[in-house]
Amino acid sequence: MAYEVIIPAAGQGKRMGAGKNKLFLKIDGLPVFIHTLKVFEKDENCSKIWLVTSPQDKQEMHSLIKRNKITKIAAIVDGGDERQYSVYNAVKEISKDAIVLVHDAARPFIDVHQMKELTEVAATNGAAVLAVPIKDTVKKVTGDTVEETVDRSSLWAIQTPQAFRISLLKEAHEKAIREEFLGTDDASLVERLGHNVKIVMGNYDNIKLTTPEDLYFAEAIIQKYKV
Ligand SMILES: Nc1ccn([C@@H]2O[C@H](COP(=O)(O)OP(=O)(O)OP(=O)(O)O)[C@@H](O)[C@H]2O)c(=O)n1
Ligand SMILES: C[C@](O)(CO)[C@H](O)COP(=O)(O)O
Repeated sequence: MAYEVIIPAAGQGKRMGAGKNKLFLKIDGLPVFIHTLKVFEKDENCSKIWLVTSPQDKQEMHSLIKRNKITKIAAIVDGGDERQYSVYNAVKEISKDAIVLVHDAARPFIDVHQMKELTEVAATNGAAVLAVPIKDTVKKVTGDTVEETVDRSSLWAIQTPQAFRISLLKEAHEKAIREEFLGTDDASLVERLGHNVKIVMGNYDNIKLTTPEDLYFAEAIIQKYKV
């Protein structure tokens, strides 16, 4: 099923501590965000890529896109102070009724084969997210003291891509803005509409590069996918 994808890439990478946007760090010789873009460039079901960047990163990202022959970029959109606002700046640009994926540029190890089920579930249900069951025990903590251990049988680690009918995603973002709600993912905005969000099983390789340790994992994962 055809889809368009919004790639938020306008963060600063503060937790990575690299002194620059972590998306420019190289894995196996290529910048992180180029690895991510290449997945969608190769996917014949992806019709357009909407890349969201910060003003300071725009020119460098544009030249790297050209050098790596990424041709599906519909527009490079200005980011906002929060991930949610960055995504919305791209949502506003999408007019026709489409299935839209939102995928973090910081998650380069997305398996293209997972897009098919994700987009089909979103087309039927309106919203779907990739997720994996958590593996650790989770506890609620106040200060340095455990308050309670949470039953983990119903806890999932939510990933991206997250897939939506664009009309639903637009409605959800606009409600969040009106009510000054800030969520950490797009699905939480759709949930606030009272709309069900379906889970599609992801995989544990689909990590978000966030802190320095993630770079070690990334080097290992890239070896797994090298043909
Ligand atoms: N204002 C923002 C913040 C984040 N992002 C993007 O959203 C994705 C997930 O965000 P995160 O991993 O938190 O990236 P950063 O915000 O850069 O990281 P940090 O919080 O450590 O600064 C990343 O691809 C990031 O570039 C964005 O487009 N606009
Ligand atoms: C959207 C997300 O990747 C789902 O797990 C996550 O919420 C992004 O969080 P971040 O703090 O903006 O990286």
